[in-house]
Amino acid sequence: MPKVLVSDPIDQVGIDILSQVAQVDIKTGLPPEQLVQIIPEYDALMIRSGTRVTADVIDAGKNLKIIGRAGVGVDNVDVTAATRRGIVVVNSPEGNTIAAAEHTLAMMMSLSRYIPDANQSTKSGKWDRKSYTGNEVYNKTLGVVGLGKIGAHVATVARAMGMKLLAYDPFVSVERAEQLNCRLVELDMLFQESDYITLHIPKTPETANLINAAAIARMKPTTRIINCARGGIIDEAALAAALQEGKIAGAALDVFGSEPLGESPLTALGKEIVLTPHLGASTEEAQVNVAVDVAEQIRDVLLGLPARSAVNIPGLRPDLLEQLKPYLQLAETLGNLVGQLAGGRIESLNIGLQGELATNQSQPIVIAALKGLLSHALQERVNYVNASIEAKERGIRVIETRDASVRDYAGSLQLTAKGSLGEHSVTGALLGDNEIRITSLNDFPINVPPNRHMLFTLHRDMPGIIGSIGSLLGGFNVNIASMQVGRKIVRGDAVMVLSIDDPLPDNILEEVKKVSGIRDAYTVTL
Ligand SMILES: NC(=O)c1ccc[n+]([C@@H]2O[C@H](COP(=O)([O-])OP(=O)(O)OC[C@H]3O[C@@H](n4cnc5c(N)ncnc54)[C@H](O)[C@@H]3O)[C@@H](O)[C@H]2O)c1
Ligand SMILES: O=C(O)CC[C@@H](O)C(=O)O
Repeated sequence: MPKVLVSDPIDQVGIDILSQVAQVDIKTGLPPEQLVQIIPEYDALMIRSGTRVTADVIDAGKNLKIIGRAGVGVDNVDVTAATRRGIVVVNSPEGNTIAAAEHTLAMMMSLSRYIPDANQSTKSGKWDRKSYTGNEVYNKTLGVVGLGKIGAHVATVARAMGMKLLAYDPFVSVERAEQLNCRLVELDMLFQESDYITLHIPKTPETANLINAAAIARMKPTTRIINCARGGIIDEAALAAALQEGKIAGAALDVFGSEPLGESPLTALGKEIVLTPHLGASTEEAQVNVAVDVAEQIRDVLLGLPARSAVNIPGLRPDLLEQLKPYLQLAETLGNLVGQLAGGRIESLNIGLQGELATNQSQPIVIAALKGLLSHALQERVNYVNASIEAKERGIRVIETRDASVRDYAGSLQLTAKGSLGEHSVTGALLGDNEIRITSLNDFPINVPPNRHMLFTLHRDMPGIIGSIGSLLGGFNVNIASMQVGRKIVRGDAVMVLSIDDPLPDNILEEVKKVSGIRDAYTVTL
């Protein structure tokens, strides 16, 4: 039974799902050195934001197949190291959207009406009404930085509260922004015109310290900033100084450059700042959502099924993946075949997408072909996660060509591998029942299903050659399941494809190559 380590607090419903297929160990609050020590025994790791999955943890996780982040941000996981090792990293992109958006709105209102401080004051026995005169958000301008899932929900609710909306998101269309009643503007204008600025972007090299002293200098003295996205997007020292000097009116932060927050100039500030300990996703509903979402994906991957929200596998909706699955199988089979035919060091792989395949999203097909190409050499060490990286590291140039006019089959795929030992090309297609057919070899037409063990020859089309090969193999007790010849002209060059029941030993292959008329021969195990 596979073993799953749950190293952060996860809702029980997730543990129950994992327990259907695995032994689940819950060990939270582990120091990094202890995690490195115990990780080798686990097939999967499930975390929230508390566990840092460093390259050391990933290297030590010899059996790890999947890391599941019960939440959105995967910045506590070294995704590059995981990808290199072929470990799938999954998250829950939508499970806590509403929770994080509602926390943002709560922060905005708390800040505007000084609720946290007024609450504390009242609880201490005071009746201070003068110190807590706030502001309305109605008719004020909210600048949304990042109009993704959370940003969009915040914008929708803020609009219903009568706010005017500006948005900055270079990856969102004007139409989408208009749908949300947001005016897309440049960041500088958003800084200058907003009464409230809310951040809903990931932390990336581009967004680190996006809100710094220079950005704050562009804002109005009445501006209030809310960050329920990621720590490190705001320069906390610059923010504390700006608040102290009254350059802006307030800030509400749920996330920090370093968590837990510890000592910080922010904690010494008064009612102009509201701080929460990364509570954006902390609702019962969100915790159930993310636990179910991620536990189901871990369960599926442990059962050999695809994950629906892998962050390091090209994004494909599950329904599209289901649709493309037979073609992925075709690409993998042809990649494996052409890799073995080419042998040696592969320099380039040309992927020809024909017919309906030419109009499809090609990235998954390319990855499947590369996985197949490398699988003979790397066996199970290559998978959908790391196939592209492995190919790149081996200097394999990938060229894609498309020809929608080829209509022999609904869709067909031609792979041409060029390497140190020469160039080979195979084409394949799917029959009506999604059965794979190899439809050409080095441009010679054939029509054979792939078989576990196969023998391919390049030869001269002449009388007796089929008989000679048949007798030779029979003499060595090799059982032939099927045989087919492909040629373009009579008595010209030709190919022969034999499906055989067992792998062909090298000494017999050498005998095949000696048969009169045979130019070359190759064995393949698929
Ligand atoms: N506080 C919490 O507990 C909590 C909970 C959930 C999510 N989050 C964080 O909230 C953030 C947003 O999450 P989401 O689910 O809305 O993500 P999302 O991917 O749906 O949206 C992110 C948006 O940011 C935009 N973006 C990326 N780079 C940008 C840039 N340089 N400038 C402007 N826009 C940029 C993208 O185009 C996208 O529209 C993430 O950082 C996530 O980790 C925090
Ligand atoms: O696990 C949490 O509570 C935080 C989650 C949040 O930061 C996220 O990115 O989804």
